[in-house]
Amino acid sequence: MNSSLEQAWQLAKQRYADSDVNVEQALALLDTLPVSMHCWQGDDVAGFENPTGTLTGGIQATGNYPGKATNAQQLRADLEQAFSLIPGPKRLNLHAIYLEAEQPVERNAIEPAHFARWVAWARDQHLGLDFNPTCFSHPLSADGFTLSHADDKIRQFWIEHCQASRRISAYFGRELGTASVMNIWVPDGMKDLTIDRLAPRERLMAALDTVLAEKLDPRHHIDAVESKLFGIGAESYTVGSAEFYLAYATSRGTALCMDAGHFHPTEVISDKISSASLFVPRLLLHVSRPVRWDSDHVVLLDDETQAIASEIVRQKLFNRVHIGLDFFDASINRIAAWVIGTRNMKKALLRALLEPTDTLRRLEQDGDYTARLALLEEQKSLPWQAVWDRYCQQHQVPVGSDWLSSVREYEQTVLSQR
Ligand SMILES: C[C@H](O)[C@H](O)[C@@H](O)C(=O)CO
Ligand SMILES: [Mn+2]
Repeated sequence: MNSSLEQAWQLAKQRYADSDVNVEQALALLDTLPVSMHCWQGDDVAGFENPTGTLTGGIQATGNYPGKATNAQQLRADLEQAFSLIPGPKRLNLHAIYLEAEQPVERNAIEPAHFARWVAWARDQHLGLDFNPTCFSHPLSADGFTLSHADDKIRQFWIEHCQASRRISAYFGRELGTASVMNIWVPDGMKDLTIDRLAPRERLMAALDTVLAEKLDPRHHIDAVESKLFGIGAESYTVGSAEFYLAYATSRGTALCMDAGHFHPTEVISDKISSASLFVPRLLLHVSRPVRWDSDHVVLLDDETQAIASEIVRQKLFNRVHIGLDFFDASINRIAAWVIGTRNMKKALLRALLEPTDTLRRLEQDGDYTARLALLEEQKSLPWQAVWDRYCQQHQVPVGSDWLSSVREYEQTVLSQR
């Protein structure tokens, strides 16, 4: 072992022990917290159903960095490359458009067989899979409505797509021995002043009830629903708003998905976790970084990422919060984007686990807010990085920025040939 890293680790261990923090316990706990990496960062949310089609639904991947994956083999190879640079447990979050089929398959006819290769690969990689129906980038979503569509036939099509998706999700869970979290996000909304804001919500509620009617084993499948504030082309009205889904998830007992980019710019999901956790059984987080809008920039180790991780740890929500990522930056190396964002999420979790939370809680209860603030600030400069480096070494992934040379080499040997 590199002796300077070893020395740094020993010193860090002692520094944290001085504040009653056991770094080994923190690392062991970090090893139980998987982060679900989203497949769609690898190809700008194109998928394999119609890879040259347009991305619709009010979301956008901007940039044209060369070398994006154009088929499932390439995407899996890119994912393997990214996974090899990220320490600790990971999952993969798939969208329905990432199916593999010889012939075109309508979305309401997708089956587990179309994802069999993903499952075989995931088993091989020791990964759990999560899933999403894809209710966008399709002719029947072109007018901005899917599950809340006023046309019964179109609405039924999307209901069937979501029903089929749930069976695929349950298949993932059954095959891989770990429940798949299936998140329903629909882009439904209106660009301009909307007179009837109620009817689409009534239809969405009824459609979701139909989708969820089939009982599936919770050991294999978990339903989640994701709210949003607005999308491009749906600036004035979003059917599946925050209030709609908080109430829906509460009343139906589904997981609630909160995306960091789906709220007003000064709202933060870190502050919503505790409230929501009182009413819904589970939370799914889409950790993302909105820059002025839901821009889906790569996750940083910034205050909000830290606050999200700290909430999970401080409230001990380990078994009730599913940590997913949701960003798609096409302006930089896509594998680097995955690595930066996922390592940052894990660094934030580690820093949260290294916090002397009991001490801070006691100070707060005693009304000693001066000491609370002083300690919080001081621990920002404790040697957490030495603990992170140790974690990377334990998992045989590069320490520090060494991972970048591996990405560069892959770029030269693989991505540049595409
Ligand atoms: C591709 C995802 O389903 C999508 O990003 C969704 O989760 C979302 O956040 C839409 O803004
Ligand atoms: Mn999202």
